[in-house]
Amino acid sequence: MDATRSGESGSGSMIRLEGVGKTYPDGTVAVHELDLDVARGEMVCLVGPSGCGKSTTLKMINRLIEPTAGRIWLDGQDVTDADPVELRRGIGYVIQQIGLFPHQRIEQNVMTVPLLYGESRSTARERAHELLATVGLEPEQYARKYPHELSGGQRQRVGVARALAANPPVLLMDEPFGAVDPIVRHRLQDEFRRLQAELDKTVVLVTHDIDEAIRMGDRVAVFATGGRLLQYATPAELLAHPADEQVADFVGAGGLRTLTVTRLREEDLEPLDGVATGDLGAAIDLDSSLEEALATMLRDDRPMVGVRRGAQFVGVLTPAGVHRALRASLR
Ligand SMILES: Nc1ncnc2c1ncn2[C@@H]1O[C@H](COP(=O)(O)OP(=O)(O)OP(=O)(O)O)[C@@H](O)[C@H]1O
Repeated sequence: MDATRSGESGSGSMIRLEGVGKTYPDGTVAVHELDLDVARGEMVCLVGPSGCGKSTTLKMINRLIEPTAGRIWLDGQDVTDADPVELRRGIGYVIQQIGLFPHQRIEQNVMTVPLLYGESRSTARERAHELLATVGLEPEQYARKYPHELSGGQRQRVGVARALAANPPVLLMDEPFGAVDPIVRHRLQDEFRRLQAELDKTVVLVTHDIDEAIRMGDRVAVFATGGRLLQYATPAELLAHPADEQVADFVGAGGLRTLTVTRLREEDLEPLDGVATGDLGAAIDLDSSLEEALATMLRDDRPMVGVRRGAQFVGVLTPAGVHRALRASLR
């Protein structure tokens, strides 16, 4: 690798796009002069209306599509210098139509990648079972099944397991939870978020669903038609300070979504003294979101909720506390 070039790419970035553009031969500008950096271990969501160039951007990172302008760096290396096949081995790729081989058992589908790497069948099988367990599919129950015997959500999990099989540092995901119903989708989002933190992957995820982007992303890139980047910020910044009207319209600024990104703070709580324990339902953790806090109050049909840090109660959250936390978050 050329040292000067890697120096230019910025040491904290795992992925960096500089002035990247894609104009298709028919003249369609899918992506326009895009600058974007993704830090190591970060999860970035690309979001925007249909046709705004999200998938094109993703596919330029693993060179399924060649950019017509600009440069893309992956871990300090200019990807246009890389052999595309080698490059893709270091990048997991999950798509909505996961394309499992229908006539192969689930374990075989996941084993394909380790086998490609020359692992023995027994090691590859062991690894496949490990990965299935990681994504919440009990190997004893699922490994020997065929794709058509699984639900849509379970097939998506297999897709994630397969993308993780080569243990790539980077995962690209294109509408990975798009094909499943809203409840399963929600659960997969939460589980994947946890998994990502645990496995320390750098993830770029494409979605047209702003709620998904806000729930999942450390940072969110909002695109407009014509592949223009409108704003690149944390979910909280995006909601509190949308860059312009277009972003505000798209994210529904200041609205209920703020509940998802606002974490409880100790100063929002009331002391526990004087509260009848009968008034409290299940307690929640101090790092819960306001959304979780309100959901617990509604579920338990109580006007307040106890909050704990570890095993220790630290106070009580009331609607006034929710209001305070929201105001602080939107400031
Ligand atoms: N091979 C191609 N030739 C010409 N135009 C193309 C080609 N592929 C995509 N486009 C156009 O480029 C633009 C961006 O497409 P892209 O698939 O990146 O959008 P997207 O934001 O991922 O959309 P969606 O959410 O609908 O998947 C669109 O206008 C699309 O019609």
